[in-house]
Amino acid sequence: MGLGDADKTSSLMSDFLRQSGGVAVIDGGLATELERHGADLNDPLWSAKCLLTSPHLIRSVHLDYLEAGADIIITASYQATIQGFEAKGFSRGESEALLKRSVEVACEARDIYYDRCRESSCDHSSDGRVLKHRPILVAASVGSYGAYLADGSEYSGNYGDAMNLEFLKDFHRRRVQILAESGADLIAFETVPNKLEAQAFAKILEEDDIRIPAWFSFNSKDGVNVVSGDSLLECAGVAESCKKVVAVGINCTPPRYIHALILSIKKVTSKPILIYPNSGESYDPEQKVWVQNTGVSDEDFISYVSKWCEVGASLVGGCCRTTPKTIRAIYRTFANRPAASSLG
Ligand code: MET
Ligand SMILES: [Zn+2]
Repeated sequence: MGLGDADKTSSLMSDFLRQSGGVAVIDGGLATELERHGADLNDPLWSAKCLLTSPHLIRSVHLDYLEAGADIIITASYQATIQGFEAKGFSRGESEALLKRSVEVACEARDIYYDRCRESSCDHSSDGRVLKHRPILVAASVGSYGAYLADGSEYSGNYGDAMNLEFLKDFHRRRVQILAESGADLIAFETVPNKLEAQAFAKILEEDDIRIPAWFSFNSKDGVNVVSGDSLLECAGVAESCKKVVAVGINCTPPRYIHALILSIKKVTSKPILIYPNSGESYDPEQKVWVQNTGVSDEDFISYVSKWCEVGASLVGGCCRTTPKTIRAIYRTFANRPAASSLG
């Protein structure tokens, strides 16, 4: 007695949000957390390098985020591309298996987490871990073409004048198809830097019979437009007109810009709005390091969260340089909300 695929796809996020009490917690930075645990990600594959060297570490970081209260975990496929794996000498088949592995590792973490919830007698352990049985989504990350280039263009959105829609569609198509058939609940198109790439993602979703829904998440460095300078209203408009897109928002952007960006997105969409800012530190693409003095503390980050929800965000988490500590604090903010606590 199931709904058709299309119905299930379009209602996935609204059903999930209803079950989660109207708001849900997204996880925090994956790559930066892997690095904090000693992984060396100075590689064109970035966090996806751990799929080769240390999948157990990825699984354990996913678990840390679930135990911090995340309702959605995002896979380690942000910078995992078939082209990137092939450049390392892997065959096409091996590259596709590695992509699938990113989703499997996240699903394994969710299974282990559910076992821990079952074994636990209460929702919160004495050491503060959240062990509350609840719906958890696995979002398969797809980073931009600029993330594959690993030259900082995911923060400039500038792919040069010769770039076109067909190129981007061809670049991403197979990867999206593989991730969509890997057991993930949705695709997270993250850190989308320009309108052309948003259009390419929307076309792939529509033309290629992708059977799971997606979210589109843009990044901004001025609180007005997306990083390329393209209009956020137009970019969010592309997401709005694609039926398979079930949420739209902003990630990897300093917290101070988020309020205004939510207000803009709200003008063009009725879909749920998601927000997972970075810590506010800026990234130096040449040195490949984060410049610390520009960031905000976890306390400051959290002080924004209720305001973001008041103006329309319903999914909140963290991106680069945020940690399970940040996510635990977001979880607590939500737990204190009357609306969330009164739902069974
Ligand atoms: N999901 C990715 C991560 O946390 C997003 C990176 S944004 C540059 O590693
Ligand atoms: Zn980020």
